[in-house]
Amino acid sequence: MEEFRKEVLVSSEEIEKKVKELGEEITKDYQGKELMLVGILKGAAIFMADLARNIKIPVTMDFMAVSSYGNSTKSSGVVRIIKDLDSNVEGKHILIVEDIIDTGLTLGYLTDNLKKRGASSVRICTLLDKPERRKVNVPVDYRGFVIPDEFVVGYGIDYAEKYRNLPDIFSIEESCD
Ligand SMILES: O=P(O)(O)OC[C@H]1O[C@H](OP(=O)(O)OP(=O)(O)O)[C@H](O)[C@@H]1O
Ligand code: HPA
Ligand SMILES: [Mg+2]
Repeated sequence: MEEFRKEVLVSSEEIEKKVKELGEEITKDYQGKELMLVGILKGAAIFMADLARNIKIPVTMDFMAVSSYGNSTKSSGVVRIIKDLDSNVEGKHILIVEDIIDTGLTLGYLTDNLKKRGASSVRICTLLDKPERRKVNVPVDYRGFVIPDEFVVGYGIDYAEKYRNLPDIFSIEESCD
C-alpha cells in the first residue's frame, strides 16, 4: 500500500463482534421465514461468508455482481449487472448483503430491481454506511458501522481490485510525497 497513507478505521476484532450481533438480530427477525441472502460481489463476499455463519436459521444464498466504480474511487453513476442471480426470488424474503453504501446508487437500483421480480420483502444489510455521500435515499435495515467520508479498503473492499484480503478496514489517502 505504498502509494497511500493508510489508517485502521475498523479492526478485525470490531468487525467480528459486529457481525455476530447482526447475525443474532437477523436470526430473531426471520424466525419461521424463508430467507434468501443475496450477496453483492465482489465487495460483500467476505462479509457474506462471515454473516451467513452467524445466522442460525436455514438460509439460501445467491450472488449478484453489479459494478459502478470500475477502477476508480468515484462512482460512474451507471449501474451495470455483470452477474445475475441463479434463482427466482418470487415469494422469497430477500436480504441484500453489502459491504458498503456510499452514494446509494448501487442499492437503489438493486432494491427496485428485486422488488419488481416479485420478492415478498427486500431488506438491506450493510457492514459500512457512509451517509455523507448519499445521492439516492435507501432504507438500511441492518447496519454495521457508520463511517466518515473517506475511501476505504479491506475485508472484501477494494481499490482497483487490490486490498480485499486485508482483515481490517483501512481508510486510504493518496500521499503527498
Ligand atoms: O453506494 P454506491 O456509491 O453505489 O457504492 C457502493 C458499491 O460500490 C462498491 O462496489 P463496486 O462497484 O466497486 O464493485 P466491487 O464490489 O466488485 O468492488 C461496493 O461494494 C458497493 O457495491
Ligand atoms: O470507500 C469505498 N471504497 C471502495 N469501494 C467503494 N465503493 C463505494 N465506496 C467505496
Ligand atoms: Mg469496488
